Amino acid sequence: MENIVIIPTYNEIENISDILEAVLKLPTRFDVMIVDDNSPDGTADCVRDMMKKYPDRIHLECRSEKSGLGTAYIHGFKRALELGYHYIYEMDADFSHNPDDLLKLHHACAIEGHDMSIGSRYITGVNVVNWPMGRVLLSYGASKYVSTITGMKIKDPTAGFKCYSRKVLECIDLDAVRFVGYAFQIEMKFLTWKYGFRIKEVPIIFTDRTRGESKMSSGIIKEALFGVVEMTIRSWFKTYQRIQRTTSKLQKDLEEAAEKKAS
Ligand SMILES: Nc1nc2c(ncn2[C@@H]2O[C@H](COP(=O)(O)OP(=O)(O)O[C@H]3O[C@H](CO)[C@@H](O)[C@H](O)[C@@H]3O)[C@@H](O)[C@H]2O)c(=O)[nH]1
Repeated sequence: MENIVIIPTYNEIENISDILEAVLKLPTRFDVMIVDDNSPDGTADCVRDMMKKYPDRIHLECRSEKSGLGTAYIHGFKRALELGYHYIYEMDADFSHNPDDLLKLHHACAIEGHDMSIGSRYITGVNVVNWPMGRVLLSYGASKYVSTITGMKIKDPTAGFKCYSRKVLECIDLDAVRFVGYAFQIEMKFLTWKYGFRIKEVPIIFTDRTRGESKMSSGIIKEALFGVVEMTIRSWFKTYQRIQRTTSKLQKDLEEAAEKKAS
């Protein structure tokens, strides 16, 4: 039970069987978990058919309604931890992430010993194919915005192609993760970085989907824009509270020591 790739799906009938085949045929074993939100196009039925062909390699989690990519991943992480997987991956269903790159993410964690690896589009320049210029600017601008506000030295903070070693997901309070869209991707990296885990970015080329539709919305952009500021302030506040607690404990200890000495 080493590797499992979690793929959230909503209306991915045109991609699902091909992406499953592409992952399952890799030279290293990667199992797959699909978290489907009751896609009206029958994505889950297609997964059930594929499960007959690969009975031990595919897991299907069905939720009753479309509830966002972030909560789909949280659902998948909890299930993958229960099942005992050691390396847990995030990947889109639409081939914007090349399944072959899973091997690079695996290498960075399982061989080099990093705790998280990120398939990064912005290590050198911008490695994005077929995105309209507006979307490239939005994504690249978002990366700069996030690193400025949070101080996190990650070149592609909104990336959705990653590997987590299980100890990272065991350490993070998954029930407290609040965001659902791009902000979810930023929040997970921010928490991993804050806990001091070792993170490596590996270069990938992101290719826009050719089949099916993106689920990006203005709500998701707004969530990321304001969410990053809120998340950073919350984290500062927590640090401030921790410092305050430590200082008052230290003061109390000193007072007690002084009293003891005096008596
Ligand atoms: N279960 C579920 N899956 C969803 C939902 N919304 C999207 N998905 C699935 O999540 C994957 C990505 O969705 P897209 O709509 O194609 O995402 P995108 O806008 O191209 O965003 C990608 O790039 C962003 C960075 O530029 C990433 O932040 C994001 O996570 C994703 O990888 C696809 O497999 C899609 O079916 C949802 O509400 N529920």
